[in-house]
Amino acid sequence: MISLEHVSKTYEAGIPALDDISLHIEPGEFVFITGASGSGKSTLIKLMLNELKASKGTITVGGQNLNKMRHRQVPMFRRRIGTIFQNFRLLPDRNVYENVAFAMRVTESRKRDIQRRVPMVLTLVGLASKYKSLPRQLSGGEQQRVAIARAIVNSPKLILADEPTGNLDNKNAWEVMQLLEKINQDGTTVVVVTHNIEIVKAMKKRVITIKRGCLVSDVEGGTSPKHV
Ligand SMILES: Nc1ncnc2c1ncn2[C@@H]1O[C@H](COP(=O)(O)OP(=O)(O)OP(=O)(O)O)[C@@H](O)[C@H]1O
Repeated sequence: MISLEHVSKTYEAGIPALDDISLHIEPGEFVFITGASGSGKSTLIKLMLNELKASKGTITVGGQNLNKMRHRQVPMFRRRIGTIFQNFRLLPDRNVYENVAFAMRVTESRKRDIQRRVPMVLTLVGLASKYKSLPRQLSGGEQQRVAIARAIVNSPKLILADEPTGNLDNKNAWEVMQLLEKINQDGTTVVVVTHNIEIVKAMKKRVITIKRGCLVSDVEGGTSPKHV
């Protein structure tokens, strides 16, 4: 699903934010990427989304070589990935239903499909009864669940989440993780960047650790080292 071969990223004339990273994520995996602040986690996610170009190396996502992707192919590529961010990024003046439906409208889904699919995903995230609420009328945990509904509504094969629990208390953080685990069990590849070591340990998934731009460990299910 995702493959990085000797990838480095240097922002203008600085030390590399990422230095010679090679990693492979198979379809259907659930992977945490963790590391201290400034270690390069967000840079890694941005490279995978083709928001940034690698300074060196090759990145392949869903069979597409990002180095070779043309500018006009990028929006379509991004729409096929579900993204979740720390600050939810919902449309403030649209209600819950509209926030999720919007993601289907931009992919030119048929009205009938939108009307069928949006209530389905809102039910999955436990927000069917709040479909008319505006984001500001929801708790942080609920807003993040709307963002998750929006991320999965087009049935992506890959979800990239950058600190999805960063603004949430412990209870809501767990709810979000359990939803992501369920989405993964239904077959979607899930990559989660997080600081939250407690959650990482408890989930017992593969954990990739970045330190000062280098991949320092890659551990399967919280046990035996892999790839490194
Ligand atoms: N746009 C930029 N221009 C220059 N340097 C940058 C830029 N973005 C990030 N960096 C630098 O690259 C390094 C990695 O940053 P990155 O945001 O990827 O880290 P992170 O692990 O996601 O941190 P955090 O957990 O605090 O979000 C840091 O040294 C940061 O200062």
